[in-house]
Amino acid sequence: MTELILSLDVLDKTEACAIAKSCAPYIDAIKVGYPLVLATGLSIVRDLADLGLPLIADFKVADIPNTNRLICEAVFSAGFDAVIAHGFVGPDAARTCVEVAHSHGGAAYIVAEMSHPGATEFFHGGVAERIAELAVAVRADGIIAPATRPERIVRLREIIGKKTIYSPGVGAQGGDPDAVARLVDGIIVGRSIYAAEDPAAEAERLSRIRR
Ligand SMILES: O=C1C[C@H](C(=O)O)N([C@@H]2O[C@H](COP(=O)(O)O)[C@@H](O)[C@H]2O)C(=O)N1
Repeated sequence: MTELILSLDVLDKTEACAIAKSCAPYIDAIKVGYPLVLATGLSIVRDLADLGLPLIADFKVADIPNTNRLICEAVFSAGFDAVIAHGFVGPDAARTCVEVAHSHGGAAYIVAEMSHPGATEFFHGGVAERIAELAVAVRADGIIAPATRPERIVRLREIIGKKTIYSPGVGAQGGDPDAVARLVDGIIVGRSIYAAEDPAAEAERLSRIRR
């Protein structure tokens, strides 16, 4: 079954918790990134933990190995279950995120190709494929791949095999959940849910698309 991951890029703590609670019956995980954490602090993890859903820290970790280690230790100590890191920083730095995640019983996902238009500038020409190969080499749990380019998901799947693919870009960025759901292990959806008139109804509708 394709997971539905709510990207909770909401800046108000009360609103974020209310949306997460209302959507909880229909989603499989919550992705928390800099917008919410910078607005509320890491304590938001405790507020969301009550929902009993996996929490993914989308901090696009991309520093030297030691700094990556420090960041990921803080992520998992705060109560997150997974982290999203960049792979362009090289195998030593990316491997650090994976090792810390696994030492906490968590998961690490590597951004292989991003979903926005400008991503083609640097992720194409074999770069995303190299990052996907790196993700396999460092034993990451999976990759992030663009719902806006299903053909790229197909190509990256050839490299990572059965590892997890989580795919953002559905809805607001133009990605079609129907076209992508059968290619990936989870779709990441933000504005189409949290900015909807009725977020829970949109989450419920999207949850029925899953394969
Ligand atoms: O390539 C990527 C990487 C990154 C990610 O998921 O790691 N995201 C994130 O996924 C969410 C999509 O939100 P919305 O567009 O549904 O409102 C946002 O939090 C983005 O930062 C992408 O959108 N594309």
